[in-house]
Amino acid sequence: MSELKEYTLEEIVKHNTQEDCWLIIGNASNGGPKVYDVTKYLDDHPGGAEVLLDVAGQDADEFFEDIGHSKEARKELSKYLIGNFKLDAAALEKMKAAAEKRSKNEGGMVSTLLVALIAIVGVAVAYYKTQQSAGAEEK
Ligand code: HEM
Repeated sequence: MSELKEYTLEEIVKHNTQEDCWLIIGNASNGGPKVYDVTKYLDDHPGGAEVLLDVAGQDADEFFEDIGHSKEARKELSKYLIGNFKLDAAALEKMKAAAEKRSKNEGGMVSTLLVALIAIVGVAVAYYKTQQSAGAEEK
């Protein structure tokens, strides 16, 4: 198996036009960020060329995953692989910050739901108690 070339962000950002369009896609859960030359795919993309050009020369992993692309889309993607994304210190820092932000958002969501649940249970218990004492007074 031939070794994949490694590209730095500095190199990748230069390929950000319709005539020359690279994307970074992938993350730690699927073999790491990789570099794809999707220039020839722009006109064939079912989601349109525009969305790809918006993220040309950049990390498009979050967008790619958010759409929920099919298995076929992933197979198609593999045809355009040209190399690995070599993380320099700045890129690593950026990815780490994005991952932390994502996990914080998820954590925030869970704790908001938990607080809401506790509040609902609290109100229900209080209501139940008032009903009970009202019942006791009637007796
Ligand atoms: C080379 C990389 C990509 C490939 C091979 C690819 C492939 C595909 C394919 C095959 C579809 C049809 C639906 C499916 O089979 O999942 C699709 C739809 C779509 N893709 Fe991509 N895609 C790529 C990158 C991206 C990126 C980076 C974005 C966003 C920035 C994007 C946004 C969309 C959108 C918006 C749709 C339409 C979804 C819909 O109408 O339901 N794609 N793509």
